[in-house]
Amino acid sequence: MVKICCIGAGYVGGPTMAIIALKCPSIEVAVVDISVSRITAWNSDQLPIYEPGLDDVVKQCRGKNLFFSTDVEKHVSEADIVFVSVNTPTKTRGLGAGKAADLTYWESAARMIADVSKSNKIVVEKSTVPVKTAEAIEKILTHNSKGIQFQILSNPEFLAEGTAIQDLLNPDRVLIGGRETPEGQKAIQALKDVYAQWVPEERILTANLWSAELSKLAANAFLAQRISSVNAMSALCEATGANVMQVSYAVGKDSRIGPKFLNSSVGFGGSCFQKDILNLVYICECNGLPEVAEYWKQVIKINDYQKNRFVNRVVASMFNTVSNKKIAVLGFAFKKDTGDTRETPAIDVCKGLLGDKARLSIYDPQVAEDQIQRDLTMDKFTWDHPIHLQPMSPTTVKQVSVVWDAYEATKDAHGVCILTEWDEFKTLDYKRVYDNMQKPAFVFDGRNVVDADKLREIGFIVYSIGKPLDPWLKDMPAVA
Ligand SMILES: NC(=O)c1ccc[n+]([C@@H]2O[C@H](COP(=O)([O-])OP(=O)(O)OC[C@H]3O[C@@H](n4cnc5c(N)ncnc54)[C@H](O)[C@@H]3O)[C@@H](O)[C@H]2O)c1
Ligand SMILES: O=c1ccn([C@@H]2O[C@H](COP(=O)(O)OP(=O)(O)O[C@H]3O[C@H](CO)[C@@H](O)[C@H](O)[C@H]3O)[C@@H](O)[C@H]2O)c(=O)[nH]1
Repeated sequence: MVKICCIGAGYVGGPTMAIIALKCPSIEVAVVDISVSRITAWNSDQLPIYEPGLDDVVKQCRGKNLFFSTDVEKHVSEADIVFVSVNTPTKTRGLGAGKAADLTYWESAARMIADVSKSNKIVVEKSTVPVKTAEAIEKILTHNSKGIQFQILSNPEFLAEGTAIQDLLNPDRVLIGGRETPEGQKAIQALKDVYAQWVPEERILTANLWSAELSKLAANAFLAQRISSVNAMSALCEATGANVMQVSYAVGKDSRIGPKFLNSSVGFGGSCFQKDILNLVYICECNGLPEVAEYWKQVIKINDYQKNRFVNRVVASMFNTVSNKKIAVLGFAFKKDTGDTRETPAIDVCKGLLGDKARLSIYDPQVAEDQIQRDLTMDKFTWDHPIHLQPMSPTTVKQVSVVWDAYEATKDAHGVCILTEWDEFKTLDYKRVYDNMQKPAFVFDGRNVVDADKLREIGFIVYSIGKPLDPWLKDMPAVA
């Protein structure tokens, strides 16, 4: 029986291995992690991450051919294929701080693999890593290998949170990069055989190691660039009376452009886009390509601009101050159908409003109070280090309350900011919300989920990203 071990039981390791176990009953899959609490949760009824459909898959396979364990060394030493899906956060200090990927966790995993291995292994990069990481990993493994053969493959993951199970079951493509030697090709074939259990052959792409590593960074940069492009247009739409939804619909109808990923928003979030683009920028700089680096940097700059612009709109509309005003924040996760808050635009918007002394009442159906308080007090980039290394600071932001109901959040509020596109925000009883708010009552829709005309009929003053401005907002320039 082929044995697979995955180091890192996070958003990628957990769901990816669960699907491999589901689709390959003859393979034994062990997911290991140094975080005891994470593994305990994977072995309980309350999984550590919220992902539609994940519970069912885990329940079907756990204890049969899917195991979660903290016994990292045992499972690594027994495995034929070792996936590494540990954190690759942005470096917070030293060379490349604020841009380069911190490979501390990857390196420690690689050294451990070399230490405990007693048989030949295929080591698979599942984490998103800088180009040429495989070379560094190869050096660590071969210098410590005691004669054991390791083949390194790059198999980047393209799943998006909230749709991870569907993405894994029906991927656009699976990409496998390896050495162009007979041994390298044999290793590629071994991994192909795993995916071929459910992924059509033509969607399993093979490449050289460096192309596979770079393709992952490039895909995220292209996706984020589309969002920054449409968000840049949203500012121009507001200035000219155009409607960004009509513009992106018309643009997306061009089959060369396509309709997906053109939704204007308060900004993109999530653990990957910013981190991976910063990493790409750093790699370009290191390779003497400052113009290319500058090009990609703009994607992040526009994203920051979009978040600032939103805060400025809120403050400017409410007579240039939100001091001591209650602002309801609906949605804190970085997108719907996840409880993940890593790099969510809600953090920057909330911090911006708190900077102007607002009182915030936050509601998100999947994010708990301690997570929100931690996010609002944590230093930049600390969030992406393993959970047990993160500060469990008891400090709370006093002006923030977290409630479990949208009506409670909006009661007596002066304004409502919609920051995540949860479906339930489309169908709220906005008449009830309006009746219980201070007047004038404002809605700032950072995700274009509400019907602005209907809300205006109720009496709200409405700001929708990239749409023709409410007469109230027209003479209120939102400049910092
Ligand atoms: N989250 C996504 O949607 C997504 C999608 C594609 C790729 N990625 C990439 O995949 C990688 C993992 O992302 P994630 O979101 O799953 O992160 P995560 O923080 O959810 O999980 C990483 C896990 O690795 C564990 N870990 C760290 N060092 C370890 C070690 N030495 N031994 C054992 N366990 C260790 C941590 O405790 C943590 O539980 C990153 O490189 C990320 O960029 C993420
Ligand atoms: O038209 C759009 C699409 C997305 N977003 C925002 O962009 C962010 C990222 O969304 P999404 O890409 O759907 O989720 P992620 O889980 O971050 O997935 C991205 O990052 C992963 C990690 O690398 C990759 O594997 C995925 O392919 C890539 O889509 C979220 O804040 C979304 O709200 C928009 O603002 N407008």
